[in-house]
Amino acid sequence: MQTAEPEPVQPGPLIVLSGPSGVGKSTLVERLVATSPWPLRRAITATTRPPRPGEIPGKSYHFWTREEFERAIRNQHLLEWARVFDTDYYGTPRDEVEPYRAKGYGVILVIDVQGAARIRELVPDALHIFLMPPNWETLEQRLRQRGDLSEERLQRRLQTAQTELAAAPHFDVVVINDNLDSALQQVQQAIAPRFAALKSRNTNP
Ligand SMILES: Nc1ncnc2c1ncn2[C@@H]1O[C@H](COP(=O)(O)OP(=O)(O)OP(=O)(O)O)[C@@H](O)[C@H]1O
Ligand SMILES: Nc1nc2c(ncn2[C@@H]2O[C@H](COP(=O)(O)O)[C@@H](O)[C@H]2O)c(=O)[nH]1
Repeated sequence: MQTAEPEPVQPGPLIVLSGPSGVGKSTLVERLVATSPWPLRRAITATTRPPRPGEIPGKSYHFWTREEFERAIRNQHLLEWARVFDTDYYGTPRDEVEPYRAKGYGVILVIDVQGAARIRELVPDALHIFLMPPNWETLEQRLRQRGDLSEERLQRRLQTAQTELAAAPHFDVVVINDNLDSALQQVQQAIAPRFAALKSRNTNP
């Protein structure tokens, strides 16, 4: 007796969320994943910077030494990586993305604009969302209120933010994070079609 071959699962969508430091990417993605009606996972990325108070290794980031990070680059374990703010390395381990997409999960990357540009080259059908502050003063205020940066590091991030904001036109969708609920709703609307397309590809005979 012949048995039907199981339908191959289509890879889940890859979504990139970028924007200047302090705009609210992590806050929004935490809510997005917690309320998602779709199978959606945030990739835990790796960094050589030290943990901030309250950050949990393996949950907030994989905190690696410089040697560990450089070994991962050499062994091609990273999908993309960048030196952010000229200080530390940040990168996306392949095993945080590929096995989940292969099982049909959507994966969201919260990365800087250099990483987003690299993903644009590597994964042409990824959806790129840029989170924009309502104005400059609010961005600075959010970075300050988080209270985890020295004045020097804060100024470095604001300086980098100037060039990052200029990259917004390269993104598929730009969302202004003034009111968090409204920004969340706009991001949900932007990603919904990617899951609708996936469902019909994975269920149609
Ligand atoms: N819509 C909003 N209204 C008011 N405060 C907000 C809003 N969104 C985020 N915040 C606050 O702004 C601060 C920075 O947010 P968050 O840490 O999520 O930014 P981020 O973009 O992930 O930063 P980084 O890139 O440095 O990791 C936090 O204190 C957060 O609570
Ligand atoms: N290119 C990449 N950028 C990343 C990655 N993980 C995080 N980031 C970005 O770095 C800055 C700083 O983050 P912070 O936690 O030190 O405030 C921020 O814009 C992140 O989105 C990554 O894997 N690759």
